[in-house]
This record gives sequence, C-alpha cells and structure tokens, in this order.
Amino acid sequence: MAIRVAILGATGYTAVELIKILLRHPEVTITALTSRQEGNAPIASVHPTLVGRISANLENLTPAEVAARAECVFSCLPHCASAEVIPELLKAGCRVVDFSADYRLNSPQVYEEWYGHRHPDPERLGKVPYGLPELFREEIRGASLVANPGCYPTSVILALAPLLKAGLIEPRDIIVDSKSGVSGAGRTPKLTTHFPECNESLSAYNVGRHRHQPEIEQVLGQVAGSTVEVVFTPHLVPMDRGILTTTYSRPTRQVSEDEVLDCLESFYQNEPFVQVVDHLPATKDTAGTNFCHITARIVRDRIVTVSCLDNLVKGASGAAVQNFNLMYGFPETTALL
Ligand SMILES: NC(=O)C1=CN([C@@H]2O[C@H](COP(=O)(O)OP(=O)(O)OC[C@H]3O[C@@H](n4cnc5c(N)ncnc54)[C@H](OP(=O)(O)O)[C@@H]3O)[C@@H](O)[C@H]2O)C=CC1
Ligand SMILES: CC(=O)N[C@@H](CCC(=O)OP(=O)(O)O)C(=O)O
Repeated sequence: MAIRVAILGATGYTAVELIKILLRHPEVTITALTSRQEGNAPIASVHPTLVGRISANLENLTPAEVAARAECVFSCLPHCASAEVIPELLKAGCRVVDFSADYRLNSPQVYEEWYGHRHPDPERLGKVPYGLPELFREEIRGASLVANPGCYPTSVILALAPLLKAGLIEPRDIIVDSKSGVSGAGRTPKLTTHFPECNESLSAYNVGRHRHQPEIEQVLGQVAGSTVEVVFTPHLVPMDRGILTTTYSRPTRQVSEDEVLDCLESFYQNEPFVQVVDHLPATKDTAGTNFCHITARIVRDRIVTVSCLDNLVKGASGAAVQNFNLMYGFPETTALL
C-alpha cells in the first residue's frame, strides 16, 4: 500500500517541486495539500505547471485533520510556523520531513539568537537527525522527524565536509561565498525580490549575520570534531533557481590539487547525488536535478572549492524525498533520477 502523504504550505515554491517529484514516486499517494489562504482552490490553479497532473484541491486543515489523512507529512512552512504544528503531528503518529530551519540547530539559545524568537518546541532540539544523507544516513533511516537542511548549507557542507574530515584544511579560517537564485527567498512577495529591485542586479545580503552561518558551523563542527568558523556571505542573483558556492580555506599542509580532488572523490564514490567534476561547474548543470557538483583548485596558499545545486531540488524537495526514501526503507534514488 502506498504511503499517504500530506504537504503543508502547498502554495509555495518548494511544495510545487515536491509535488512534481512525488507524482513520479510509486510508493506515494498525496492525500492532503494545505494552504491558509487559497480556500478550496485546485492546486493547479495556483501552480499551473501541475495542470493535468494532479486534481487535488488546497484546504485549510488543522494538524488533527492532516494526521487523520496522512502517515507522512512534508512541512513546507516557514520557520517557527513549522514547529508550531509538528509536535501535534508527531503525537498523532505522523512521520515528518521539515523543510524549515526549526529543527536544524541543536541549541534553543542559538536558535533564539539567530531567528529572533523563542523556539516553540525546544525539548526536541538536538535529537532530530539533520537530513543530509551523505553525512547522516544511519540516523535518518527509520526516523520519525528529519530536519531537511538549508539550501546554502547543503552546497557548503558537501564541499567542505570531506576536507575537514581528512584534516586537510584549517577549521577556523574558511571563507564561504554563495550565490542564490531568487526562488530561494520563497513565493511570498518581498521588496528585495520584487522584479525591478533584483533584476539586472547582484547584491550581497546579511553579511556575517545570515542564519545559515550557525547551521553550517554546527554541522561542519560535528564532522570535524572541533570548532569550525566560517565567514559566510550570501548573494542574490537575478535568476530563477540555483546556488553556486565558492569556498576558500587554508590547507593544514602542502597538498596538491589532485590530492584534494581524490579526497572528495573517495568520500563521494558511492553517493548517487554528489558528482566530483574536473571542470568548473555551473548552476545550469544541476538545474532541475537532485545532484550537487563539486570541484576544487589550489590557488596560492588556498584550497578553493566550487559547488552548485538546485536550491529547490537538492537544496529542498529532492533532499526531502531522499530523506523520505531512507525513512521508509525505499531505494534512496526512487523518483529522483
Ligand atoms: N525556497 C528554497 O529554495 C528553500 C526553502 N526552504 C524552506 O522551505 C520552506 C518553504 O519554502 P518556500 O516553499 O520557498 O516558501 P514559500 O514562501 O514559497 O511558501 C511557503 C508557504 O507556506 C505558507 N505560509 C506562509 N507563512 C505561513 C504561516 N505563518 N503559517 C502557515 N503557513 C504559512 C504559505 O501558504 P499560504 O499563504 O497559502 O498558507 C506559503 O505559500 C521554508 O521553511 C523555507 O525556509 C528550504 C530550502 C530551500
Ligand atoms: C535567496 C534567499 O533569500 N534565500 C534564503 C535561503 C533559503 C533556504 O534554504 O532557507 P531555509 O533555511 O529557510 O530553509 C535566505 O537567504 O533566507
């Protein structure tokens, strides 16, 4: 019997990508799509790419109503809104993949510092697997709640984790420069993503105070087994989707480019969705796919990595389905290749 799945926040950008992936999944039936605002509108009236592919309507459902319809819930809600409903869903026996940042950080104090409000469900923090299968596959298998990673952190962590684990780079001297397409900001309109504001323009934002900085440091710290510090600068790029991340770190010893590439290749040799490439990758190479492409160069006394992924797929909905497959014991690549 197929798993009955609900999607919260189904009017959003990650949700539409998720629906397209789940429609290809042989073990899934979509049984509920929630929205606070869209009444009983057909989902395809909000997301016209779904015309002829799914006939379900959006509904404003309570967590109890969702739990009555679904075994597994994908929460595509913004942070804070997500942790307001997840405890009730878990209590009712649902398993949940949370797209928001609510369960990614281990400490309620760090959450409050970077997200600006008290965590609605602080007791669970630190007990929820971080949904990056390439690093935490065993914890994700069989979990009832998984914290899907942020899109920027996935591009950064996948590039740096093997180098930190191998002790090849200094953990407290890392510069991270990331660029994201505008869909990374979600569908809810904001001045900064208004067309005349961002079109034909490239801008940095939240320098040194982006909420993904502690997420990146926490996960890389776990991998390295020591404190990791990054200087993280995100940029908004006038394109629909995609993230390109460049990192600059200091090697702990003399190392060749081939050695760095070998380190990445051996770490990811059995990973279906991470490709270590010789050329410099571009966001178009991974657009619409669940892949992350990574390469490395040595420039003067620095290791430079370049990685890219689609923020809505490997950065969100594809990763969520990869986690769902692990949670339920389906082949990890189901619906994703
Ligand atoms: N966009 C991206 O690239 C990525 C996003 N994420 C995360 O995934 C989640 C979804 O992102 P995305 O799809 O881009 O966001 P969107 O803004 O596109 O969609 C979120 C949806 O949630 C609903 N919503 C908004 N505010 C609330 C609220 N306070 N309470 C309940 N429902 C609300 C809205 O639907 P309605 O108004 O119809 O109720 C909205 O359509 C977020 O947590 C985001 O941070 C993670 C990785 C990448
Ligand atoms: C371009 C843009 O605005 N991107 C978003 C990140 C999207 C994402 O992955 O964020 P979550 O942590 O919310 O899941 C931002 O900078 O806040």
